[in-house]
Amino acid sequence: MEAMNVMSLRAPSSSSSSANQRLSFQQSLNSFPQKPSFLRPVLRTHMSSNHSSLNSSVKAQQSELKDGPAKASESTVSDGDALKVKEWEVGMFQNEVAASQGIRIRRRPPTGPPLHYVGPFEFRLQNEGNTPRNILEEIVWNKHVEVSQLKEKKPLVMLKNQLENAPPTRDFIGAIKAANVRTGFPGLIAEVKKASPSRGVLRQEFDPVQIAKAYEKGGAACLSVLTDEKYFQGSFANLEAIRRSGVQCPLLCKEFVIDAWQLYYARAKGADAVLLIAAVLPDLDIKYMTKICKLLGLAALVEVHDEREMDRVLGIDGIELVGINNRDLETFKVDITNTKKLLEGERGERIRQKGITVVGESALFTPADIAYVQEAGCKAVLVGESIVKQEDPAAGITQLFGKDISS
Ligand SMILES: O=C(O)c1ccccc1NCC(=O)[C@H](O)[C@H](O)COP(=O)(O)O
Repeated sequence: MEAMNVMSLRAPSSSSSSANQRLSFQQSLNSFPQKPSFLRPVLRTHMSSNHSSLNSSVKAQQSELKDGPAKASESTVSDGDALKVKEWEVGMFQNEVAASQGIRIRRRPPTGPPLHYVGPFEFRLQNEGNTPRNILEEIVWNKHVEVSQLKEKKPLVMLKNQLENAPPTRDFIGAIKAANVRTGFPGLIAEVKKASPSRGVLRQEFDPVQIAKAYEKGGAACLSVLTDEKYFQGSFANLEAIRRSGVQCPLLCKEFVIDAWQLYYARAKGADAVLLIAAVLPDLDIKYMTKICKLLGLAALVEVHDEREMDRVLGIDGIELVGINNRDLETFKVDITNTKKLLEGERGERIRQKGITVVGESALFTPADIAYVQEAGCKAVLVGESIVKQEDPAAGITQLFGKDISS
């Protein structure tokens, strides 16, 4: 194993009499399922706001270059940094658990971000362990950094206080079912989406509130609002603006949820439902998060893409809404027969027995597509591109269904 100059952590000084004990960092590393090939860059990255730690690290590293590997107790890491390291360790275990459930998306880069310091210089070293394998993994890794920063600004306790006076959520699943009964078509979840990694910018002139109002006028049961900024040009400001605009349709916060904190955040920003992606979240996370959703009055749309994910989700109690994505989020390939394939035979039977409402998602463009997924068993559809691209999104809905579904 590579020699390290940061080998000991100081325990939080207020916690106990053993507070000032040194914890062997090496020891904790030895318990990792997968040891990082170089740890300093990870520590250094997290220390970027802590100049004194950074300087002592750089000094330690310079002395290492001069005198050989530094001694185990040469420098200490602040309590905040120790916590970051702990979080990072947990992430490594998450990767292992996820892999055992067939999840290919790794929650964190196994060897840390591609940052490497040598002396006072910073390099970016790209290797298999710090380069995302596909776009979904890249989104998840970015989301991890983004959420960590947001959480620092708005800790959970603050969000919980904010929620004490929040208006009640609206019934997302109820709205889908009512639209299904009213129109005879699957209830429409219309997506407010400016851009996507697979399709680029879908609509240049993008006024989220205007689009949301047009969707509602056109007969949408619910709306899905992209909140990811980096990859979809969405925002929580869009979600809040739509919520405040008087639009009555319940709102799905279309995010990449990796941390329960995001559920509280979504609720605080006006969401009535959230997306949980089975390709990203291990079973325990889905169980835990669906429970929190219930506590918060949020509907959870649990999204699957293949048989294995569907079987995992069917093994979890209390799931009421399942989305089948016709888009493979790792390769961008779309195929609407995926919905039918996952609803056939025994699986379809179990879904009906459990009373789960199924949503057909992605790549739906024509009345024939809607009829196809309805025939397969969908009581709802989630549609973005085909309607958001239309100059008048309300007319886009009529075109999609081959009929005016507004009344
Ligand atoms: O659409 C993408 O490029 C994409 C990439 C990575 C993760 C998620 C992605 N899309 C989310 C969706 O699946 C769609 O926004 C949604 O189902 C609507 O699809 P569509 O009607 O085809 O716009």
